[in-house]
Amino acid sequence: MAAGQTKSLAELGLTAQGGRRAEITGLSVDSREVRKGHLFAALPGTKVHGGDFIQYALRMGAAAILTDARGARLAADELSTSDAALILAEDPRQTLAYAAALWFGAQPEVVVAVTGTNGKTSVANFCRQIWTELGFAAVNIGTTGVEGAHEAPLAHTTPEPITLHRVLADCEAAGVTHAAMEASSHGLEQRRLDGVRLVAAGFTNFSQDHLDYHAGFDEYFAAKAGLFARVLPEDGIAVINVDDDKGPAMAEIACARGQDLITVGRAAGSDIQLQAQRFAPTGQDLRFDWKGRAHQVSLDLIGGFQAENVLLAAGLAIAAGADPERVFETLGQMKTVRGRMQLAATRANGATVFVDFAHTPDAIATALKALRPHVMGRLVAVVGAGGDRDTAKRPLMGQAAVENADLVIVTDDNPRREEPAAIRAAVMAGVADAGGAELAREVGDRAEAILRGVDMLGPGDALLICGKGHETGQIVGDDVFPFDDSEQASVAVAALDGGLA
Ligand SMILES: CC(=O)N[C@H]1[C@@H](OP(=O)(O)OP(=O)(O)OC[C@H]2O[C@@H](n3ccc(=O)[nH]c3=O)[C@H](O)[C@@H]2O)O[C@H](CO)[C@@H](O)[C@@H]1O[C@H](C)C(=O)N[C@@H](C)C(=O)N[C@H](CCC(=O)O)C(=O)O
Ligand SMILES: Nc1ncnc2c1ncn2[C@@H]1O[C@H](COP(=O)(O)OP(=O)(O)OP(=O)(O)O)[C@@H](O)[C@H]1O
Ligand SMILES: N[C@H](CCC[C@H](N)C(=O)O)C(=O)O
Ligand SMILES: [Mg+2]
Repeated sequence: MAAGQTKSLAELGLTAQGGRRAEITGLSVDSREVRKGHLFAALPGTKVHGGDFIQYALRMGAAAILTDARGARLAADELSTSDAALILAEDPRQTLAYAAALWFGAQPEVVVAVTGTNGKTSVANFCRQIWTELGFAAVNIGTTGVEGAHEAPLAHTTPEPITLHRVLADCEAAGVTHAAMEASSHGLEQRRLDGVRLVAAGFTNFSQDHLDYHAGFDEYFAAKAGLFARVLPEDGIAVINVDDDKGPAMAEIACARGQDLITVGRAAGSDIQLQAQRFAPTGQDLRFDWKGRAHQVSLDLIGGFQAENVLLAAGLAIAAGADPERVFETLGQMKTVRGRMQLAATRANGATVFVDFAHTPDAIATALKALRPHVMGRLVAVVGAGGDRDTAKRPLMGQAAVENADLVIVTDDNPRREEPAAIRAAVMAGVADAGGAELAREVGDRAEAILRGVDMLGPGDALLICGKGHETGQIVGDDVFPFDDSEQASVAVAALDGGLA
């Protein structure tokens, strides 16, 4: 949509009360962003109802208001005396999503989405890598922004519809034909991607998360299931990890909609069936069947779960029309997602150093457990907890580290406005509670902690630096100092081994 253009309500698929017409100059969900001629979507929120801001939006020149019955009641007086068109919808977030799709118009020819508690960013990224290897102009859209044939930063994993459709239209204008996007549970619940034309959708797994937002487990599951129950059309293809406890339930929801299914997993009868996995120091070999035919691939990726992610991405690429055999040929080329079980450096003696974004007790345990089968010798962990964040997780992070690593170095990770020593003490307390005091030491300076960790590594050992992943700064007070775990790992190896990083 070029600047200065307008669209009628009918062109946006909207019908106003009393058949009122309006020429729309732009869309906004925040009254503070309303300009003359805008359609203001006054949405029910978690803190307030957007209806409270209709009066302000009208003063700013809004030509139309989209809201629900409650929003209209909140501004009944202002609306009755205004010339603006009023569009009433039962689900104004969904109506906004459809209108945003029509406002921006263009989307890449092939769009797939992936949901699940873990692995969304990884699967979307692998999907983009597969398409790129096959010669398509492709992007992934999510937590790490827009990456690939078109690049742009994003503030949210699944942006609200106006941003999302602007991004999809920009991608299309840049020649992108294939896009793989993350569908967060917030995004699904808030109908952010309801206007996206999906050809396929994937499900990774389901575990506890975001219960601060969703009312409970069932509601959290229902939000994720919305991808198949509502967003993916009936002629779309559902790609489901059936090894997860919730996989079969998700597959049933997809079948009930009449969607075709590609199942992925170790379970007998899966379309892509993982038969065997062998772990090496910096990767793994997989044997899997596609419709009963055996295939083998060597992945440069760490962690058993990465096999699930890669095979799910392969399933999505196949669902979106790629030739299965050509898709499988690309899998050996997959590069790790930045900061997620990323091989950062290798010592002269063969010992390896990995960087992972694990910054919760659960994530630290998962990451260390995933690394263990790749390591013949000792597993060393560098961990630290962030300042001005959940204090309850600190001892649990120390505990998770000492229970799953052989040696632990407790250091600083973005102390922000807190006293770094107090944060480290809380992590150390968890280490001691787990009975691992003699296995851990405290080194406040993160660069020194990494250097000491690398120095401990003998042949066959590995170090996992947890917490910062792709981050590029250490936040101390209000300052951000340049700091990159992966870079520091290389510096440490070079310092100790004489330039071999
Ligand atoms: C918790 C949550 O998801 N909130 C989203 C929600 O806002 P809300 O319901 O809290 O809004 P509210 O403050 O109650 O206000 C209600 C309405 O009044 C409007 N308003 C408010 C004030 C004002 O002066 N004028 C005005 O018009 C607001 O724009 C909103 O539309 O609706 C807004 C408009 O659609 C979203 O922008 C907002 O996302 C916020 C920015 C957010 O941070 N969301 C995060 C939690 C999120 O979505 N994260 C997921 C990933 C999670 C993960 O996997 O880790 C993501 O996809 O990024
Ligand atoms: N299939 C999986 N099963 C279990 N854990 C996984 C899986 N894939 C990734 N993880 C773990 O979850 C972490 C986050 O992975 P990723 O960024 O791909 O997930 P995400 O769903 O996009 O997460 P977020 O909601 O935080 O954006 C990884 O660092 C890894 O430790
Ligand atoms: N999105 C998370 C990331 C935390 C990463 C870790 N490095 C920390 O600072 O605690 C947060 O800001 O809480
Ligand atoms: Mg993500």
